[in-house]
Amino acid sequence: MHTSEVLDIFRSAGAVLEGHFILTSGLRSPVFLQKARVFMHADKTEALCKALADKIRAEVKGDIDYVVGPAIGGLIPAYETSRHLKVPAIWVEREQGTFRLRRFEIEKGARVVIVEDIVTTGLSIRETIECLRALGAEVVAAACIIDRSAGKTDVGVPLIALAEYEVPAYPADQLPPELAAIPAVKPGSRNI
Ligand SMILES: O=P(O)(O)OC[C@H]1O[C@H](OP(=O)(O)OP(=O)(O)O)[C@H](O)[C@@H]1O
Ligand SMILES: O=C(O)c1cc(=O)[nH]c(=O)[nH]1
Ligand SMILES: [Mg+2]
Repeated sequence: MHTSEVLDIFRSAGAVLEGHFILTSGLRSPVFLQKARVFMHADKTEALCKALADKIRAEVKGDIDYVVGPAIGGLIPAYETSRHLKVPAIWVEREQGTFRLRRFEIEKGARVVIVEDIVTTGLSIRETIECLRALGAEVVAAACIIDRSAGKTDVGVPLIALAEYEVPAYPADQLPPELAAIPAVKPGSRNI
């Protein structure tokens, strides 16, 4: 699936928002990809995740034991991608701010692929990797629907992105005047 098709799906769902957004990394952006508006549609989600599963299968050598989604955004794409890969999907969720595998056990040496919705700085994937490695799992790759860094982010394992779409993001003290003029909102769940 080409980047233009992925973006068409996001646009058709009204998921490409414009305004002033506080991202999970603390960076500010005039664009927010509200993935929940895509994931509310099973047909759109299936099309995206089937294509992502095909890409993962082509790029990951060897078995995959689990797909792991970082909650909340990664829950639905990890589940749907796992359905096409025919492996179980589990998730990490934040406990006092830190990702934990609260509801599952994982065998030492289990080979996992992390499936995220959106990547901006890669911070959430790096935190997920830290959690899984501490439990003895082997993170063989990470994957996402859209990489907003367009390949610039290094998460320490191969990152398989269905689409790369570079979107500007600024430190809070370096806002362009047109962004500073708009009140900021924070759509994501970190720190809620
Ligand atoms: O690459 P990063 O800089 O980490 O940004 C991307 C992350 O931000 C969003 O999660 P967020 O913490 O906003 O919460 P959500 O999963 O509930 O949307 C998104 O789901 C990714 O997990
Ligand atoms: O960086 C983020 O927090 C982020 C950006 C984006 O476009 N969509 C999203 O859900 N999170
Ligand atoms: Mg998230």
